[in-house]
Amino acid sequence: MAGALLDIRDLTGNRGAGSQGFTLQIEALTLHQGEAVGIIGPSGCGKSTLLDLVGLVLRPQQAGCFRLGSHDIAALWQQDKQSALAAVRAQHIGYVLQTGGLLPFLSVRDNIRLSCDLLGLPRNSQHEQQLIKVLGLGRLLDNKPAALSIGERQRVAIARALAHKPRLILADEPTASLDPAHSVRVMELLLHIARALSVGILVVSHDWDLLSRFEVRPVQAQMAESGLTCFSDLAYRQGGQNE
Ligand SMILES: Nc1ncnc2c1ncn2[C@@H]1O[C@H](COP(=O)(O)OP(=O)(O)OP(=O)(O)O)[C@@H](O)[C@H]1O
Repeated sequence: MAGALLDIRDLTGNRGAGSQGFTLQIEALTLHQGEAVGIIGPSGCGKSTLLDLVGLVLRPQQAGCFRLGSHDIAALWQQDKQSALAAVRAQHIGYVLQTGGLLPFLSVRDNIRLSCDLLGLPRNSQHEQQLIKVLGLGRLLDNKPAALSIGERQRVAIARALAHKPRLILADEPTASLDPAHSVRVMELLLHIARALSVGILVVSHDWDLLSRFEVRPVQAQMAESGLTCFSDLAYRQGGQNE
């Protein structure tokens, strides 16, 4: 699809093998810059597997189309170009995990700078300072994660995910460990900053009540009796709203 940040069609991925195996199909998934899509479905339906496929962690079994910006991801997997895939992952994707995923031995400041340091990007940029300000992290910069509340850790995780200016954020149940009031605040900050920076965001959540408070397009799991899960926003695309 012209101008899409992420364009996936007819992609399948497997987890495990044989009768214990799980197959996920993404019939269609499109995301534009600054757009938020919510991946919705019950426990075990394959939401994290979908993020692993989109995050270039899990090799697709097959892909009719898989593009991220100007990168033909389907071709990179087909040609087994692991270092090119790793470079796309490091540069263009940021992650926010359920429990923060911060490194316990690094300060908040160094956790935020992790991706930039790995990519050789400058420290203390205006962008970094802006994230620290918007997320209210100024007084916490010298602390280690263990000295933070869970909500503070999630705000640091958001800053870390966005610090290297990725084009795509993958957020896996980013508010699952927070109480309802903090969940709303953290989700609001995450979606607001992503939109302001024109970053596309895929948010996995079992909590549609929370996501539906925001401008998030839902993509729902369709589970077949065979055990196959399908995700598709084809109806949305056929409606022409994305053209
Ligand atoms: N490493 C693995 N090997 C084999 N099967 C796996 C593996 N990881 C997950 N699965 C299976 O794949 C299916 C999808 O799991 P996944 O974690 O993607 O679901 P989910 O929707 O994110 O679940 P939850 O909401 O509970 O986190 C499940 O049936 C799970 O048992």
